[in-house]
Amino acid sequence: MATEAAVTARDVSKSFLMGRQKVPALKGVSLGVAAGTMTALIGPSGSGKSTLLHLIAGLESVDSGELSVLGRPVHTSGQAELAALRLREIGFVYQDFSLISDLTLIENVRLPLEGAGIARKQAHAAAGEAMARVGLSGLEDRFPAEVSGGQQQRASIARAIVGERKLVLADEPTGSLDSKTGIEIMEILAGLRDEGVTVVLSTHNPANLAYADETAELSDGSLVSLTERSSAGERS
Ligand SMILES: Nc1ncnc2c1ncn2[C@@H]1O[C@H](COP(=O)(O)OP(=O)(O)OP(=O)(O)O)[C@@H](O)[C@H]1O
Repeated sequence: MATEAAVTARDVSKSFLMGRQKVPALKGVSLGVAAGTMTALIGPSGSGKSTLLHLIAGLESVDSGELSVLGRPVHTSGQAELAALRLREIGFVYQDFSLISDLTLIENVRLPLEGAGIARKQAHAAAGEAMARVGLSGLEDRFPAEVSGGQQQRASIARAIVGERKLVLADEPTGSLDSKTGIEIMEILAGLRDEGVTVVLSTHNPANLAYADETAELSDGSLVSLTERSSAGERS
């Protein structure tokens, strides 16, 4: 297994202001994610899973502590640097797929590359490759409403990996899917992990943990346990 760190959090804290009240979302979380592994974040609703994913993605800024993502110290990075990292190197998968309804699947998948200034023809070819990797060849010109929820989530994963992104963050990627389709999505994420992509996901579904190399449990903003699963590579 690769030992290089894709994510290193040291004593990371984050609060949100609710009116005048400060709500702590993460309290001194320290966590390492090795490159090419899958880590599952678990814990009750409100325990801080989404907040941690948003900090890693650079969608929110760290209040205190150190957070390094793909070798960059994001706790000291400016907005422009974070936006560039997000656009070029990190993919985000949402529970509700978050595809643009009036764009075709391939147009959705190539969006991050176009946003990064890559020419449309090249972006289109890379998007086709990403769609093939998640089993969507032949559905490039369908609109999101013309495919199943599982296929929409595959397209969302293709958008997250397009252009050879090495870090995929997924916030409850199977939360809107039936259990069979959820398993298909976890198989795809595990397959990407086996190809060297680092995956960090949040989940409420215990069945998903069988695919993870490591499970990090949050409770009330604190990391309360870290479980390594040596059997992650031995699924049938
Ligand atoms: N933008 C925000 N503004 C105010 N409070 C927030 C914001 N985002 C998160 N919080 C608060 O931070 C805490 C952690 O929330 P977070 O969404 O990270 O939990 P979660 O574990 O992902 O929950 P769920 O499983 O329901 O998605 C909660 O108390 C939540 O209300």
